[in-house]
Amino acid sequence: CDLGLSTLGPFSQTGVVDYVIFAVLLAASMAIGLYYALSGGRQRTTQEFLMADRSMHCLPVSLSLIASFQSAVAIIGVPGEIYTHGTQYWFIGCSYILGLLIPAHVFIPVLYRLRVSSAYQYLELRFSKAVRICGTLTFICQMVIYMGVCVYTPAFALNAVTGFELWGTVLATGLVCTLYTTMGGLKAVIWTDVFQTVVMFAGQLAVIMVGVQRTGGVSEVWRKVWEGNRISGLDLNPDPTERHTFWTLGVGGIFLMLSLYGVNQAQVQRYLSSRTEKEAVRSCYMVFPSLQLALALSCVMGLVMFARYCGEDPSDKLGTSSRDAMVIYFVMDMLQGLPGLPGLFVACLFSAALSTISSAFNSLATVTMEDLIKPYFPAMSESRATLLSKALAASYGLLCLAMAYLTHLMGDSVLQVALKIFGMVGGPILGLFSLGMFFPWANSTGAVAGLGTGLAVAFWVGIGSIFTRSSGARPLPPDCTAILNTTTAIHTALINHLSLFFSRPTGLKRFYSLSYMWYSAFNCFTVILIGLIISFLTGPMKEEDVTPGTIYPLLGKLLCFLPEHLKKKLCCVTPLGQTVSKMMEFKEQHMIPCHRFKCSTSL
Ligand SMILES: CC(C)(CO)[C@@H](O)C(=O)NCCC(=O)O
Ligand code: NA
Repeated sequence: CDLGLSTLGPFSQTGVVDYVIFAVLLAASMAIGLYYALSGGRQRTTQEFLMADRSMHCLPVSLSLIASFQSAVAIIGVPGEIYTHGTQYWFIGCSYILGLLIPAHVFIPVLYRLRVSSAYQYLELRFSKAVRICGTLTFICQMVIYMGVCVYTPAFALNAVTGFELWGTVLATGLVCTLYTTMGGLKAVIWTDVFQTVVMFAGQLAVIMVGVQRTGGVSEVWRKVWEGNRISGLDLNPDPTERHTFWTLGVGGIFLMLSLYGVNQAQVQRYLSSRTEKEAVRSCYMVFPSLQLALALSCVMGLVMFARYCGEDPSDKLGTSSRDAMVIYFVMDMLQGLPGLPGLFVACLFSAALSTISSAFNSLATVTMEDLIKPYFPAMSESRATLLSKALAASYGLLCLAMAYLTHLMGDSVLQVALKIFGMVGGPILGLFSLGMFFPWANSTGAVAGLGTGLAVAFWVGIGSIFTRSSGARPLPPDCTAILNTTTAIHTALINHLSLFFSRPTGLKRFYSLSYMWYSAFNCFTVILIGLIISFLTGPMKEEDVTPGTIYPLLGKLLCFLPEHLKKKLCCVTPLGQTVSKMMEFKEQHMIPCHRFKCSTSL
């Protein structure tokens, strides 16, 4: 195998074409932002700025749905994972089936029919204002931390290989994104997502095609990855501390998907911007093939990369041990001498990042406005509210630059960091919504206590795992030794010190070694369990006090084969006993179309 590592920084050697392609991406995104700033309702109402006038079709919505959580982290992280550990990760594709069917048929109907603008409004309808605020604050934390990883990843990787100025790139990404998000609102965010998703697929496809050709064709790539032991079979090991098995990926992954596609504001906002409920459900279905394609492209890229380097480790020659930087190196190595293609890949990386960050900005502006500001300033004028939403989108943009710096200080693989954040903070939010939708007895005190406990346990395990690292990366033979990241002496000393503390109790060590793919499920169940216990201790909610339409009759739907009278006895979550006046009040306030989930009739 010829590693061909002599020429670093191929991007700088290629012509202007590459820079032009990259500039076109940024310019086109800005143009879309400008277009929606000047057309339609000119972003003068929060309905348009945050909800796209609830007029979207399913195709743009579905492409935008994939774009939200498919960032440069996945484009760089997944090939790195496949290169080091083989194709086991690919089994996460199994979780997409239930991970999208459940949002489409459980979460979308409930949230769409309530006609909320923020997913957290649901929490107030179901529980109380306090729960809504706790939910909103948790979501804000999740997205702000995640955004840091998203902005940082492409900038870091490019810098490691091509010498692109790191903080300059971070700043440019953040600023461009802030500008078009602030100008064009959700319409611009959705349509730039569409355009950027296409660029993302094109860039990945180009790398794979050129890579396969330069490595000697499909059969040669296959031979090398097969001999290199990179094709993993179905691993049915039930051990929950095993990092990647069918159970952690295929089952644990479902909960990860639910927390992202079921209750995350970024996605809920897209469902709600659809013209009809049917259109929203359809867009959720359409995510499935595209998400499988995205997964396949990034996994195949990892395999081609393996075939290219034959399991040898070019990291010492490269001067960095980071798997993530190596993926960029591989791409630039493949594409050098082909004018335009390195530029296309850089555009692909930034498309992926921009589409995620813009969704995050817009959803953060929405929840801050709808959940934290509007309820307390009901008299605020529409123009002032819109101006404030724009200021919010812009200030979250600046905050995310600060978070990028925090990510800089962490040393895990970026994919694992991102999925851990989803599990540690998104898992408890999923638990909170599940508690509300499926358990009519849960009350507000239980919900707050459940969320608090869920977050505390999540961070306990999450932080504990950093310092034990026993479940961590064991690379497959031939050895592509994963070397710990470049950390400063102080950083290392701190870790050593803390790991002594964390590794003392052997029982706990096993607990800390829980596979990060189980985080979402585990944290979701903690919230439900504690929520139910506290609810029963403090007096469970009575059926007639629950707002109509906030409960999904899960048990009733699952037991649809039972005879009617038994079903009534078992499942009846019929918020129909609701006093008429209270329901009218809700309907007036929130324009709930008179759809109620009634056990005996709707099943
Ligand atoms: C979240 C899934 C599993 C599905 O969308 C995938 O896109 C992924 O692995 N994303 C990693 C996080 C990121 O790309 O930012
Ligand atoms: Na994206």
